[in-house]
Amino acid sequence: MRKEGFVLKSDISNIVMILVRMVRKSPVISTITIIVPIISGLLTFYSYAVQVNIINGVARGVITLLPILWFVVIHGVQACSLSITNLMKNRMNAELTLAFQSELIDIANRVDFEDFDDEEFGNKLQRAKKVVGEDLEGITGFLVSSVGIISGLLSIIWLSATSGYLLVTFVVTIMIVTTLSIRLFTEIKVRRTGRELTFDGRMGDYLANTLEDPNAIREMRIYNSISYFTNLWAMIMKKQHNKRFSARKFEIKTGMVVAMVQTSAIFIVLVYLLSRMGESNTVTVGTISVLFLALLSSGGKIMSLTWPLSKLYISSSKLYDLNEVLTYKNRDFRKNDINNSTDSMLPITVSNVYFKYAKSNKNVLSNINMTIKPGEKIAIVGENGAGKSTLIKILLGQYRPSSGTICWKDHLEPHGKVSVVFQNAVKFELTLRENILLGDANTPSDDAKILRVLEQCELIDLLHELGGLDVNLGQLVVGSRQLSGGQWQKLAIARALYNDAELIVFDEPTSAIDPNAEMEIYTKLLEICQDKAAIFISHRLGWAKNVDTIYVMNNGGIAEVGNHQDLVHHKGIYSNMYALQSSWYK
Ligand SMILES: Nc1ncnc2c1ncn2[C@@H]1O[C@H](COP(=O)(O)OP(=O)(O)OP(=O)(O)O)[C@@H](O)[C@H]1O
Repeated sequence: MRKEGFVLKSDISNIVMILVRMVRKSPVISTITIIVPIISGLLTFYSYAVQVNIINGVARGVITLLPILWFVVIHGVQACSLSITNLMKNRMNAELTLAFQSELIDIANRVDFEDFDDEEFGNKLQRAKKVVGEDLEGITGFLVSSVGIISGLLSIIWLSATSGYLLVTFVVTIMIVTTLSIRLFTEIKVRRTGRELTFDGRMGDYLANTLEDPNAIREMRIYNSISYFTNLWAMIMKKQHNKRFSARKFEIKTGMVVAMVQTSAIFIVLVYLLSRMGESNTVTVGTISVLFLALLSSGGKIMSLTWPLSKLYISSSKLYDLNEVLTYKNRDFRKNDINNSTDSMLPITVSNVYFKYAKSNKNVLSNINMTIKPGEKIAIVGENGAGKSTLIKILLGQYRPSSGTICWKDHLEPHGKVSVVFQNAVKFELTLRENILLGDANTPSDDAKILRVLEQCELIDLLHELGGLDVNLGQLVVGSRQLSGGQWQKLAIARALYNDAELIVFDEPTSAIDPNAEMEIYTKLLEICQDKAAIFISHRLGWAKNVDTIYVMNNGGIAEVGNHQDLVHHKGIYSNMYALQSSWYK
């Protein structure tokens, strides 16, 4: 985890790394977007040079058109380059956002599941997505403005160098660098007390959001706790306001120092050049007056540079997460050919498997031995936390055993066609058709098959009610139709059945379905899965009578194996659980 506080070097390296990535992703547009403002800024020098020429001419009483023409042309070019930069910046932002977002999606899809269990990775991914979605545009904007203004300031140093005196160049350079550094330092200090970076800031945002959340308001009204929250929020806001106020006071004080440095430097340069006037061709009325005006305008330029630079610097801490997540791309991810190949995966043989989650210090699975044969119907039962879902993840190759082996037929890598109905069915806010098709998204839509699985899952009435397969489900789009928890779950089962898998896993697939329909669905599922292997996980045992093999899990191990009859006679954990559940219905 990155320490709070700011390490200038690493913050700058974050910006540089992102800059390199930007140029790699969109080489032409990024280069144009950055080079054009630099050239435009440096053209300011030529604008100064022609102004010197014009003023010297006026002083001599000679007015020539050419320098005036040049002056107009340079201004025209600078105005055009501003428009080009804006256009290119928009294009670059659109391209970069798409490219970075696609890269993040790709990484999230390829990382090993162990990474998902790592809270730090999850948080980093969230923050990286937020940077790309919300902050990247601002960051590129700050970058482009900064390079433009910096090259404008370089033009002033360049102009001072034309006076031919090293001292003048030196004083001007020092003035620009010191005033910029002081202003930047102050601006960063003020921003650091800002909302986005402090605990109080985040807490204030959280409390303000909670006070607007209808669910939270509902609960707070019941407990009469709104004033507790409002007071807490007001206290934090006041504390933040005070902090910001004292930072602003500091800013005003340093502002005065900056003004003194600036004025002294301009005074020194002016007096020095006036004392040298006429000594050489380079120190003329034109040079002195243009340099004087340029130095006066440098204050404004520095002020306008501190804003994007300080924003860029503060944002660079956000770029850290993006850079970190993007490095995952170069990792060697584990191979998993589940639903990528049609080779048979059965039997699956599990031998002496132990498993421990990265963040836990004890084995969640211990000494697991089992075989899943083609066509076999298996039930895995056991109390909460016994390890049932973890065992399924291991069987699907989502996690690798800490020790022991799993063979998918004769391969050590997972492969073959599998369907899974997870405990919490995913609610895809797409059409009814797409919700089914996603079970086998890489083959063309087969309406007859869709209707068959809808029928098998008792969703035909819903189809008739909706009036077609192309109605959107959920509540995202106007005209879409929300489903009940049980209907979503049935849809997840229909999706699983749409895939012609040789193994179907049902992990508590009916928790939201009413008991009458549940029994019917289980009976139907056993019927539908006749020619497939199926693994059922459920806390309810009534239906387990009909499977071939029941595995009873306890504390991560397999405590009992057998069919219903065997286990009831065995008078162990299963028989107790069964007796207990049967007693509910007596
Ligand atoms: N990602 C994880 N990281 C660390 N521990 C985990 C993780 N997921 C689950 N566990 C722990 O592993 C153990 C087994 O969890 P698992 O989800 O496999 O149990 P289960 O038998 O499916 O439970 P339930 O019936 O409640 O769904 C539990 O103690 C759980 O807290």
